Amino acid sequence: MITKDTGNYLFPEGFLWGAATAAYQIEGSSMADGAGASIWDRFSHTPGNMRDGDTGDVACDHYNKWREDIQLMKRLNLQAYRFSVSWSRVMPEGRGAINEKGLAFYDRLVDGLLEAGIEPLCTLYHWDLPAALDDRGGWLNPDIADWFADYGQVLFEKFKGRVKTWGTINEPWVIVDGGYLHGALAPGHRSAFEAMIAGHNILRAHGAAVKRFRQVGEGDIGIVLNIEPKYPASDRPEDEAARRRADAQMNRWFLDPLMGRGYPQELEDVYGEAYRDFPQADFDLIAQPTDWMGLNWYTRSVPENAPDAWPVRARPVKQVQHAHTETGWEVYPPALTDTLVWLHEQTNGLPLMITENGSAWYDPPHAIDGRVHDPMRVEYLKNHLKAAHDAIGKGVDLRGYMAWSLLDNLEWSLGYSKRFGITHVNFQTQERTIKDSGLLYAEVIKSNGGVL
Ligand SMILES: N#[N+]C[C@@H]1[C@@H](O)[C@H](O)[C@@H](O)[C@@H]2O[C@H]12
Repeated sequence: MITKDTGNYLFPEGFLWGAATAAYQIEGSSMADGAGASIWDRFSHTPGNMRDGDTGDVACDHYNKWREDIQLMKRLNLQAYRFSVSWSRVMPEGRGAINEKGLAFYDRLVDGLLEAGIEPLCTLYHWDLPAALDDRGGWLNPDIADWFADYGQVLFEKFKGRVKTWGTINEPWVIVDGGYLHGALAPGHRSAFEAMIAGHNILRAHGAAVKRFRQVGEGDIGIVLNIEPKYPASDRPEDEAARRRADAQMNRWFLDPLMGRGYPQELEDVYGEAYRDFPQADFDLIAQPTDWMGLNWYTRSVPENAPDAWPVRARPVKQVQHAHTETGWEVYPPALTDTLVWLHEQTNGLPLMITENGSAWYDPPHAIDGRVHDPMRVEYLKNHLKAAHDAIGKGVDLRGYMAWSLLDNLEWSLGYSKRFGITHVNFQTQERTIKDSGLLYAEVIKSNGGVL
């Protein structure tokens, strides 16, 4: 792909360019070498939960192909790679005994990345809770804060001096909204009462891990939040009230306590009798100072008042004037700029990293030239990188961008039906093919944005 270096979108010196994945979505072999089951092994093997009956049993076979995938990262000019560790691969019961073979997989991966000149960014938890802990209540059991800190300590100590940037938990809101409120994700519960408790324990676990990191770890630690900015469907007061509820339930439910502000007041309006308050000591633990914050960003939404839409009483209005991805998400890059400026203000200027941004499109079969032409993903990538650059111009301390995703992978309960990768994966042969979007991204990295 020939692109001209315009220089109009040069990013700051040292801006970190990478790509992201998650253990259950790419590794496969989830029960190999002494690993314990996770809630996603159970959920994906429960009939009716997964599109086309897909599971993560093989996925991208990254557990066996990790060397090849590091070579792929080098061809993409990646400077960093954001991956997650499978808790039950390292601690089969989630607590107590360590599975040395499971830990050794990540040890080889980290060393391979460092040898390739690629910085490893490690996420402790990306949704795959050990099934043995779920049997003890999982995120509903307050003891999980200590279990999580103990697990974190194993990794902090093992990778001290090699992994310098740590993320505790990926997208608390999705874990709770999908896994405990609406049941679309593991462990598949549907209870507002449980959602409040699970969300609170996730935040407590984050705080406990940060405290433990300060005792035994080295480097920087933060959390990764999904933020979807809400724009009211009209200037009617009821639509603004709906926007506030939707913003509180998705964007501020976790951000506000992390920043020491407690739960947003609208949460009690959303959850009613299921809303719970908690001891101040919990909120002190949750608001442990962190070094950075990850932003997973895909789209915005435009809610209107909808009294029948439980529990938020708000429903997005489709913005038909803009393109939508295969996951039904509006393409609206200016909202990324708005979000980055808002998050910069909300976190009092904490260093930010876009830890995920990408799009799912139908990818045509390989062209006669062997290439995978994905023009929509190319456009999405270009325009969202420009939006991120605009935010830096507005004073946001944005440190890096991790494309979601390095590989086409298991899109959770949507199975393999949605392809987010800048690299195509043939799930029958496991052949990787860098898409046009990946070729562009390699040039963006090489020119530090100059080709945009
Ligand atoms: N859906 N979608 C794509 C992507 C998902 O694959 C990631 O695992 C999550 O962190 C986040 O939801 C975003």
